[in-house]
Amino acid sequence: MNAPLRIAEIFGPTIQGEGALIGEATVFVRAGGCDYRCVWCDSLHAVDSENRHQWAKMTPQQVWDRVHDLSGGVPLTVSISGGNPAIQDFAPLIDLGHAQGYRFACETQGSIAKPWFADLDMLVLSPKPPSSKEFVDWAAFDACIAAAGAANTVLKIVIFDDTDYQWARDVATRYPALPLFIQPGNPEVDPSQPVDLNAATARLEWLVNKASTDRWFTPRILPQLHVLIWGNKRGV
Ligand SMILES: C[S@@+](CC[C@H](N)C(=O)[O-])C[C@H]1O[C@@H](n2cnc3c(N)ncnc32)[C@H](O)[C@@H]1O
Ligand SMILES: Nc1nc2[nH]cc(C(=O)O)c2c(=O)[nH]1
Ligand code: SF4
Ligand SMILES: [Mg+2]
Repeated sequence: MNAPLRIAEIFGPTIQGEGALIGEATVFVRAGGCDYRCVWCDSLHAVDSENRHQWAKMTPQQVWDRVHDLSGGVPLTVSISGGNPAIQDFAPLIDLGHAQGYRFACETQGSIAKPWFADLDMLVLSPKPPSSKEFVDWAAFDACIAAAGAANTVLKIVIFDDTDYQWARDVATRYPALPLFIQPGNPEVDPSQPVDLNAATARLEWLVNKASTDRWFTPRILPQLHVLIWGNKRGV
């Protein structure tokens, strides 16, 4: 209990740029370390262990103090992301924030289930499509859904190509009760390079057209709003 957390960065307030809470004010807590290495990951600074010397070891209280400071003590939704936050124990942080009226959402790929998922206000499960070159362990994924219990659970799938699109359709069929959010993949993830906004918009249009043509009306189709505003800049 209350073991130190490996934290790659804490930043905000900003807006949640993706998925169900898009546009909502949030502070991000980005955990260091991941059991995956998706070829197109936009957060490798929190994944590759060669960066681990840059990850801070912080107690849950220290993380909470920073979140409280950044938000000016005004309750909002804290977004726990990573890396894969499910490697670590975020229960003490969630308890500290809940005691002061904050809410917690967590993004994970669904490879590791944790009891503290049940404490979340929202669990965002983002299973990885074929283009990632990672493979979903569906038993582990189902264990994540079970661990969340009554917590609000949603799916967010990144789509780069036709194969990913068909895969997302299959996943949607498998989990008809879970709200589904899809977003086009961003192949330009170098934080030192600007993002081509016309290309980003074209990828979104491609996805909208594809779903419309197929009469696939199940998912909400969203951009990465933070990428449209700030490109791949870190800490926003
Ligand atoms: C960086 S991940 C961290 C949380 C967790 N490891 C996961 O993958 O869900 C947060 C979200 O960003 C998405 N993502 C990562 N790289 C991306 C890219 N190049 N284009 C679009 N979405 C991306 C992931 O699929 C995930 O939904
Ligand atoms: N603004 C903003 N929204 C995000 N949604 C998911 C993010 C992530 O990297 O997990 C992210 C991020 O890094 N910034
Ligand atoms: S699972 Fe998430 S953090 Fe890990 S490599 Fe894939 S996109 Fe990046
Ligand atoms: Mg991101």
